Amino acid sequence: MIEFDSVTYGFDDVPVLEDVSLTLADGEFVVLAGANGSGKTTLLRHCNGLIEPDSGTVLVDGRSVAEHPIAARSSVGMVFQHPRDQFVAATVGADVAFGPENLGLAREEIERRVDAALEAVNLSGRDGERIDTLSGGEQSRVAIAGALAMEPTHLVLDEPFTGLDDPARRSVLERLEALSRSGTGIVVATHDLRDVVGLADRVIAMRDGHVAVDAPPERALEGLESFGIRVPKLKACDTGER
Ligand SMILES: Nc1ncnc2c1ncn2[C@@H]1O[C@H](COP(=O)(O)OP(=O)(O)OP(=O)(O)O)[C@@H](O)[C@H]1O
Repeated sequence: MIEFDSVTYGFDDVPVLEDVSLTLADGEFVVLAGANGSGKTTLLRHCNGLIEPDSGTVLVDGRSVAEHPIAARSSVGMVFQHPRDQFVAATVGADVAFGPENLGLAREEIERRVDAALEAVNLSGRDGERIDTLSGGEQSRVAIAGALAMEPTHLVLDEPFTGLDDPARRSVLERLEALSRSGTGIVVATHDLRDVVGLADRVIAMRDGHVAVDAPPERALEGLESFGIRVPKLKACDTGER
């Protein structure tokens, strides 16, 4: 569980988040919507201690992120907007192994995690390939595998579809749906709700550093266009229970 309690944060005294309180439950699929600049990235960076609140607290599984950043980073896997900036190794296997290696795990356990993470993103057996030879969608899936190798309870993705063509977008969506079904909590920050909203249990919309909407998709979508969020028409099958 990720809990934000009265989180306030500013850059150079310019307020970016103001008194944000939210609880993200285990296993929930949350779409965090909002126009560019509304504070989504800043909020998410609090989940693993990349940013600390000016006031308020962030807890992961009941423990303060500020006091236990390593535990938070193990529980909350983050995939940033441009996966290319996130890679630390030249090959798929070496990159996915990096996080577990830093935890000081035994070699067999690292290999088990790498295999499981690559399987979860449909890249089994691609360990030896150079990341710079992969397509944009494959690179996104490698970044997701890197986060999954930490065996997080939550996977947080910031604008994961930016720059992806339709097939790549679909393949990332399929992987997110499968992970969600297997119990991983998913948080997707986006200013474009196409496709992904159909997977969501809950839509949270930010406006000017506040939570403006927090509701199931079918209720949340009304009125979001006025916040600068591209709102799709929900198909009947998108609103059913999963
Ligand atoms: N490092 C920084 N220094 C100063 N201001 C910043 C910094 N990072 C973000 N901001 C400002 O904080 C506000 C919120 O930015 P944030 O990136 O959290 O929004 P966002 O909703 O994720 O939008 P985007 O999708 O464009 O990243 C914006 O006004 C932005 O200009």
